[in-house]
Amino acid sequence: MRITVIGCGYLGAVHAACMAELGHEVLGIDVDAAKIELLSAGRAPFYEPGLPELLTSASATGRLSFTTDISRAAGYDAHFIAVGTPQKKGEHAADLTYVDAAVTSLAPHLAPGSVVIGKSTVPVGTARRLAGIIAGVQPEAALAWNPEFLREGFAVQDTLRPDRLVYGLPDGDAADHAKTTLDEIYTVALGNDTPLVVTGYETAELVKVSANAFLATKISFINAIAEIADVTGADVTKIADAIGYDARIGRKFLNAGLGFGGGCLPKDIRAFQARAGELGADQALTFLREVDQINMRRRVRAVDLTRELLDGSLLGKKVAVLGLAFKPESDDVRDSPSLDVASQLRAQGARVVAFDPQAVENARRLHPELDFAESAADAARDADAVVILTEWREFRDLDPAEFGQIVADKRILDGRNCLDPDTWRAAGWRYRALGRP
Ligand SMILES: NC(=O)c1ccc[n+]([C@@H]2O[C@H](COP(=O)([O-])OP(=O)(O)OC[C@H]3O[C@@H](n4cnc5c(N)ncnc54)[C@H](O)[C@@H]3O)[C@@H](O)[C@H]2O)c1
Ligand SMILES: O=c1ccn([C@@H]2O[C@H](COP(=O)(O)OP(=O)(O)O[C@H]3O[C@H](CO)[C@@H](O)[C@H](O)[C@H]3O)[C@@H](O)[C@H]2O)c(=O)[nH]1
Repeated sequence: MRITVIGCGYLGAVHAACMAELGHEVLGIDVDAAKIELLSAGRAPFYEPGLPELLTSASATGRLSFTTDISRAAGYDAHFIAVGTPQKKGEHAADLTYVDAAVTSLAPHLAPGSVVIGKSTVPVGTARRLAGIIAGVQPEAALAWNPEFLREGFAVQDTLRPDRLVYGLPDGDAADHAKTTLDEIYTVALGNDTPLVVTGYETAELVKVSANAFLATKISFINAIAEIADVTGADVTKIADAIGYDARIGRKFLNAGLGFGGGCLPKDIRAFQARAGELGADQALTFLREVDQINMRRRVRAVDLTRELLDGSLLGKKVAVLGLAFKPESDDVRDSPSLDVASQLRAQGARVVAFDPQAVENARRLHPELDFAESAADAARDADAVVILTEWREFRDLDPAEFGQIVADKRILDGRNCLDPDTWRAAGWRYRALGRP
């Protein structure tokens, strides 16, 4: 199948490379010339494990190319829309400018019988509206909505081995053609054992935002319990383990700490509430406001705990921040709780020196006022306190005895409950965590 992927960011670049890996002929299209230049040279414009290898192998087969020229989409069979849908400035709603621009610029180049496949996360009702735009220009092209569930850091494996596929199909005769096209893209290559949910546009759009709302709620649930653990001397990690053994609950996504961030969960739960409001159903999702507030309180708590750890004052204290990305195995700092805490610590008078294995450049662009180090040891040299904000493996593996030689004072805040408190305390560290005694 000949496929274009419009929007080559964290989602689209991986999708394009994986589709080429599955044997399709793929053209990636983006308005960002610098990104396209890198991708054309077989280089990943961001950190994603496995992507560089795929780009190299796909480029060698000649099945994967990139362009900024949307007119080159003419003649392709299927077009994935993978552009951004960020939060609107000063509002909770999603900004659909990029999706609208992508579809509008693509429409004149659509061949009869081609299928446009939405992947971006959009408010319910968007697909039906976009189908109208396409029908007005090329009535013989169809639109399907095929939401994406990949996680950054595991994006390649999640794309090549998805938990499930969701096809949101158009009404009427176009549905069969759209389904056949999606089947040719996925099931022929992936096999038939991937669970498939075939449905209409609205259900498909809602599957995506419901999944993210559920994940965000699960994290905020355990973080709310962490607040209670903090005032009772209980240990939230043991609570999570114990309730997680119940198969109906499950241990995944019960890691209490600094809370969720990134380019998806925060903006998606906000956009979902905004859309519910527009639909006159705002009461249905008021709990998501609470989920958001619990989440944002974690950042304040982390700053407060660091201050406590430093005997009540951050002023002039050197704080080594370990971790800036919103999660490990990513360089993404969009709505990163870690970067937010780092900048709040500095704003409150601490001398922050931060390190992250992959996210320093992105963090520097957003917060040039912070000082950055070349390694964890560099950041920690003569520090009055160390705060771990993103649980990269290299931080989890730190040797407390060795690390204790570098710092001025052995005080550590484990913002992700990723260290063994007993080992660190035994090595003479004053250890604090969120939701742990
Ligand atoms: N990042 C993820 O893990 C992930 C997972 C599932 C779904 N999503 C959803 O996928 C969408 C994209 O997210 P992302 O993280 O890849 O964003 P991103 O910002 O990394 O990438 C978006 C890309 O679209 C490009 N773009 C903007 N307007 C364009 C246009 N008119 N034509 C061509 N390209 C255009 C941008 O230059 C950018 O490279 C969002 O809706 C997001 O919610 C993301
Ligand atoms: O127990 C947990 C699990 C995660 N997090 C945090 O939650 C955020 C999101 O993590 P994760 O979901 O792994 O990352 P994303 O790559 O943002 O993926 C989410 O958002 C994507 C974009 O919509 C979806 O495709 C994925 O299915 C969905 O998991 C990160 O800040 C994590 O640190 C926790 O605090 N505790």
